[in-house]
Amino acid sequence: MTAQSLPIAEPADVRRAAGRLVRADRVAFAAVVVTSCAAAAAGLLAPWLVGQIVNEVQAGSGVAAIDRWGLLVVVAAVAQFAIGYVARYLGYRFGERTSARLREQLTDRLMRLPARTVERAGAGDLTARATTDAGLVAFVLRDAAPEVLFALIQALIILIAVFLLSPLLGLVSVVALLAIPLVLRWYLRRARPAYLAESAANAEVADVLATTAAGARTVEALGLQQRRNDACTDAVSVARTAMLKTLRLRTVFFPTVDTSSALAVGAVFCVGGLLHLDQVISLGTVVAATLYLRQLSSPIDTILLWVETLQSSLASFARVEGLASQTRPVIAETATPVDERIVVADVCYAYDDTDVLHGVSLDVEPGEQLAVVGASGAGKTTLGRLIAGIDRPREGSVTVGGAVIADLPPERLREHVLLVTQEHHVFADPLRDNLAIAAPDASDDDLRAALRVVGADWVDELPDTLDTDLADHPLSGAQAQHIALARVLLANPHTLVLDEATALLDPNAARHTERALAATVKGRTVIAVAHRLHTARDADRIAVMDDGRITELGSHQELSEADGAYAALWRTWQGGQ
Ligand SMILES: Nc1ncnc2c1ncn2[C@@H]1O[C@H](COP(=O)(O)OP(=O)(O)OP(=O)(O)O)[C@@H](O)[C@H]1O
Repeated sequence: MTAQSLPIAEPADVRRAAGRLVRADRVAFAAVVVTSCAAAAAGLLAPWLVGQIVNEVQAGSGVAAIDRWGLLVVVAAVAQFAIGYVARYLGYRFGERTSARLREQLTDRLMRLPARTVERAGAGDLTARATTDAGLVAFVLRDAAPEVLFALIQALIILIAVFLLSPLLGLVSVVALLAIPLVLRWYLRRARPAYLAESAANAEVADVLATTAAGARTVEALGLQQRRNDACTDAVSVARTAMLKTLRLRTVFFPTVDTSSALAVGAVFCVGGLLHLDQVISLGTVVAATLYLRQLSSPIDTILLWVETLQSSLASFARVEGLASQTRPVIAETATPVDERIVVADVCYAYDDTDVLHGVSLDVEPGEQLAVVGASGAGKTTLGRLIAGIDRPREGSVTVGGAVIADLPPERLREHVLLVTQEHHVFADPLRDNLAIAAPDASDDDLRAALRVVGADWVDELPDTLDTDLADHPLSGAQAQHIALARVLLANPHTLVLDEATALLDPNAARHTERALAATVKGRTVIAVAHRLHTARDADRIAVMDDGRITELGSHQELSEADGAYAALWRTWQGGQ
């Protein structure tokens, strides 16, 4: 089965998620905005003061007056530096906290992903979202977002200041700068695919060269020089075309931005000059407005520096947020099971769009041993997963003692129902930790007792027994199975769902493990997906499944006498034996 991609959040969801992140730390964010505005406003003082100096000189004022203005320029510069420092500090702190919050949210979501979603997505996509994507978003929140926010506020305040000095000069600046957003849009649309193509083409060149060098003797022996030369020439030619494309993008984008900025300064200077000649504005105002426009290049450069990273981090954020739609809801209040009776009522379940279980109903009494048999694909495993609370039915309900199994929080679920399959993960941690995940409060004596019951004698031979780090002592399949069964004993659930618990082991290990399994299931309700019918024969009741339905239910004796599907299966199996 191929992995199915996890969803990617829509732009509106991304905006809402960003809004939630900001609101979660709204006081800090407000402080960043206020201090950034103050820093930008302080930055406006120096050009305005220089304008005043020009006016004073024009009015023929003395050196003392000009010195006073000069001193104020120094004070304004120091104030701008100090407030700017505080604004950036608060911005970085806000970014750091927000990225930490995002990672916590991600971990919580990953933990709440239904097992089915994880299986379908495959490890690659999930890992990429949890590492590369989350890392890029965190980096941008910490390093780029505060800078860009600061730069945006600075640019906005500078433009407002020009408008306040002279609305006409403000209008001239906006018109002259209009080319920047237009060329930015043009560039962003083309830059990503072009740079990706360039990287891919460079990788191909490296690959062709490395393969040729590594296979040099074969190339020589078979006289493949011309063919390899052609392959290298082709790869280089593709890389050259890709590089020329990105070069063209840069040669349009950066000069347009520079020209636009210079044009704005020039236009304000010329129009301001004309207005001054007409005595509409003072020379100081023209100087201040021109200096403001010169200042604008700094925030514009900052924004342009980060804009591509911001764009790709938005794509990453959409991938991280895509997980939100897949997580199980947190159920605030769940009913407490009143007993251990399992009731499957009219259950339908679909993996994709088509139901694979059609109205299955089943009651399992506490302490009962039930075997589920049927042809491959009949729905046995699916039913087992629903009873173990791993998946939820599309319709109908699966309850233990009246409580919906899939709603029980994990620590309570494992006290009631536990699924045992052939897949059991042993963590590269000490043996003690590997066992304690099933019962965090268990004492060493409890752990040793559980190991004894499942017959894990090999533990005594480990160098540090319970403290042995399993990263240094990889376990065999049968040993891993012992750990899995010991965990079951420690979790001590009332009901066990066994699915192919010993199917993958070699016959010797399987016999040994079956003994361990028998010790583990003793005294519990057992629902066993039975692949070998001799296990079914010993069960109290047998449910026969066919095409997503339970078609027969009764003891081995009753079903054999009924001479239906089970009797036929039994005869076939016995014949096989
Ligand atoms: N992950 C999945 N995605 C899509 N369809 C699935 C998936 N798992 C099972 N199915 C389909 O659901 C149906 C029931 O499968 P299920 O594994 O429950 O049957 P089974 O009786 O346990 O079979 P087996 O004995 O071969 O394990 C089958 O048609 C199967 O193809």
